[in-house]
Amino acid sequence: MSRILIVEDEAIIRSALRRLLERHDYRVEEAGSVDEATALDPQRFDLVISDLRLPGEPGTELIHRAAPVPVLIMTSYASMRSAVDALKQGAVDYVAKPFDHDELLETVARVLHLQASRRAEPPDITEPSGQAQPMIGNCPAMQLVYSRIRKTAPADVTVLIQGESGTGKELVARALHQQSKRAHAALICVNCAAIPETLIESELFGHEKGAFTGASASRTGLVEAADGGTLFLDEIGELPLDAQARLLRVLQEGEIRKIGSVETRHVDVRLIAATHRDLRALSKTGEFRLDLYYRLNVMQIDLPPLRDREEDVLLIADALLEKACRRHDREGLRLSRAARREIHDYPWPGNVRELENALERGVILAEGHLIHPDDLGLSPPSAASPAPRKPPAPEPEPAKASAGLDDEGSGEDDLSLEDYFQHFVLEHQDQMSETELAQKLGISRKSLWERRQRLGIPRKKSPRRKTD
Ligand SMILES: Nc1ncnc2c1ncn2[C@@H]1O[C@H](COP(=O)(O)OP(=O)(O)OP(=O)(O)O)[C@@H](O)[C@H]1O
Repeated sequence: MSRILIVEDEAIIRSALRRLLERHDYRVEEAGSVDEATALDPQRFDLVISDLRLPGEPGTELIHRAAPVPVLIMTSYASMRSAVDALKQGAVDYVAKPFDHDELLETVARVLHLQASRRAEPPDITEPSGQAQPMIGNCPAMQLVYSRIRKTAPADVTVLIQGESGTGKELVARALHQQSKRAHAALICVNCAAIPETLIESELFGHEKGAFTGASASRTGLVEAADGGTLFLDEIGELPLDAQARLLRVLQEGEIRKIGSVETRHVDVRLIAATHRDLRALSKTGEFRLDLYYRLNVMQIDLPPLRDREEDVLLIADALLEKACRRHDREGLRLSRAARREIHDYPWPGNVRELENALERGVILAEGHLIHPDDLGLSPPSAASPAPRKPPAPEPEPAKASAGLDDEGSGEDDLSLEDYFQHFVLEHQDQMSETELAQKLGISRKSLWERRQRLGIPRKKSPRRKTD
């Protein structure tokens, strides 16, 4: 479902436009000015429709703030002049107010279609093994990630990558390095959470002989090893405060001082940091230096959790399955229909890494030429759904999409999963709302509704059930 941001200061026009778009299945948010629109992060949307004349800055100001998201300008002055000016500044098109509903809907559909055909290409990443592979996924949130990588990589600035564990933060760091002018030099990856606190400073910054008990020889640190190249600090939220102070010096002065040394040395390192934690919140409790947070956060790339990339899950699963099959010499193995459905509906709290592990298990355990749900060994959905999915994205048409659910497969597995579903719904539907049921099952409300129809358990009207 495409997301549209309406920026219009007249509440009546704004809500009329919202109702019109929502009736045509668009997801809509509203703002009354450029400032309000900026606070909503216009790059999260697929399209911005903005009035030209707004209190404060004009709507055309959003053209570069929302880029690469297209901005459609509305103007009450159907004069060619303001419209042409907006187009010159990069607006994708304009509509004159009062607008004809059909005309507006047609323009919106055309712009969104054009945008979809100009998708950002996923970057190719060379793995440490030397093999090149693209990042997998085409959903709008990943499109934004790809376009951020493309724009940020050559800029030689510090980048902060945020996302849950296993979402692909290291992959993004590799892409940034490989598309930068430092690509010929080293990329040094360090997981700050994996190094004991007592060793991390000497690992990163090096030490002189005799600097502490056990320092029998002088040693070069990893920051210095990245000189001329890129240093990727994963889980930077785990870095102790002393090490944070030293790192800040590297960023501010471009200088490094080994532990136990009085001399400094100039280093030229691009820093890419990643975290699954909220560094700003950590800075409020004194666990992370606010000045370091500001230094790191020049550019930010946010990776969505896998449960919010519903339309990409099976695409990623197919690519990872092919790799796992090659690794284990089991080419030609496929997922059963029930296994595809389970992969699609599971909430993946451990994200792509968990999916990769489940497929590896499946490849090892599968006995025939199909991988069944039991081979994947996923926890029951109710135990594994830490967070609800976002409102549902359109699900693939079962029989049409190549990455869809209705691949050939065994009916037996289907039955047991559907039995489980039926049982769960019948047992809990009197106490739970539809939203709660869907969350517990780790599926979208739309999936829940579709399965109710398919299995013939329509929603009962019960006076005891909470309304959604
Ligand atoms: N979009 C993607 N396409 C293909 N493979 C992916 C994608 N995202 C992640 N992966 C794979 O998933 C695994 C986990 O990714 P990665 O290590 O980059 O995650 P991470 O966010 O850095 O995790 P952590 O924070 O736990 O270190 C890797 O094997 C990576 O190759």
